[in-house]
Amino acid sequence: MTDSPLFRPIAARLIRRTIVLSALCVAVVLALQTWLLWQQHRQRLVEVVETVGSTHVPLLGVALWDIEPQAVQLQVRAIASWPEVGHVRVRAATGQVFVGGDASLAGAPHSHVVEISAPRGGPPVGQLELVADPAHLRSVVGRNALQMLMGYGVLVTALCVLIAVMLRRELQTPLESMARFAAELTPEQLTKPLQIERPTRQGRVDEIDVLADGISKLQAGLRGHIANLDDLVAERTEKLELLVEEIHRLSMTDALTGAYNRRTIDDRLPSEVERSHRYGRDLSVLFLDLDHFKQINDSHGHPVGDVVLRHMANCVRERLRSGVDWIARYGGEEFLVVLPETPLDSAVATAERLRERIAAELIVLDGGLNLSITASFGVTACREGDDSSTLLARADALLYEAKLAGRNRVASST
Ligand SMILES: Nc1nc2c(ncn2[C@@H]2O[C@H](COP(=O)(O)OP(=O)(O)OP(=O)(O)O)[C@@H](O)[C@H]2O)c(=O)[nH]1
Repeated sequence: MTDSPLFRPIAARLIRRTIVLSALCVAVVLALQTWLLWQQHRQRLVEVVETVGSTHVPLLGVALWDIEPQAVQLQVRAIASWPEVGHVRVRAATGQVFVGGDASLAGAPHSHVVEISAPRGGPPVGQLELVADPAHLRSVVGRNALQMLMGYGVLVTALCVLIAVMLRRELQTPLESMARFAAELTPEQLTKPLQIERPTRQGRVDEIDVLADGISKLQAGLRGHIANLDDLVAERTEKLELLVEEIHRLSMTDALTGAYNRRTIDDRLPSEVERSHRYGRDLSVLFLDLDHFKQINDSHGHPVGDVVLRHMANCVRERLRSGVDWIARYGGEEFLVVLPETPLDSAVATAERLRERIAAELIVLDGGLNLSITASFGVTACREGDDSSTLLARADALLYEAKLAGRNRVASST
């Protein structure tokens, strides 16, 4: 058994991808902007530190010239109080050193050094070394980056929500309806209309409308096709039933005379005998055989013999009770007539009537030739203990008797 593949709606996937891509874009833009901000503020920090240094240098010059360590220290503290300044060191020409700010930044590689001149242009009285505060830089850049992150975050979140709502409304809901409809559609439900919830679009169509329209047309086409198929099947079935009926009729009928054939005798006679025994009903049979038929064949040819056989079968059939009696060709020029509900005397009377009729009717052949024929009959009735073979054997023996007695006659016995 194979697991069915995991179902992942397209719209949900698009929404997820939009969110991931937006987050990536925000991260890249934010990183770039933070880097630019870092460069800008670092440059600005250096400038601020230089400005601060040069502002305090004249005052430091006076304090060092007057050898007033407290005033120097005061200036150092004032310089160190600037947020941009990390560390301050003043080295007096006398060798005295004054420090302020973060001592861990002392000796940093990018320090800014300014010579401190004596008041009124005397020789240098010391050196001022300033180091920018990297923590200040980090905090300023960090604050700005955080603000940008929040701004972008709000913007991107709002955009993602809007896109998600639109994708859900425009894509996910109609596609889900169509997918559910297609999955649940069975041949019996072909008339079920496809209903999709969609916002009104004032006469404009898109791929989903085209698809839905295609499905509706396909349904209509299939319905028409199935209806045609039903008609076609009904028509073919009718033809087939007629053909089967015809085949059945042919399988039961003798092709030359139209009488039933030997096979039908084997099929029907046992049940006629059985019915006669079970319900105590009369049943008679008569065997008839054309007299001197060989002579007709020999004198006029087989085709004429065939005409005579057909003539005789028709002559007998026309005089039987329709739907009750039946005639079958037993073989050659010998026929069996079955007379249900008929006692022997009535069967003998029927046989006599038939014999007279056959003998009386002239067969008109092509070329003006007229033929008269006679037939001999063996008639018997079904009696207790009979089956179809004993009944036929008795009728056949009686027919033989009729032939022996001179032909064109009826021999009978119970
Ligand atoms: N034309 C034609 N002849 C057939 C057919 N079936 C059998 N026959 C012929 O029927 C003839 C039967 O001859 P016989 O058995 O001697 O019988 P008969 O000449 O009628 O003589 P009796 O029955 O003794 O009066 C044969 O010549 C067969 O060839 C058939 O379908 N068509």
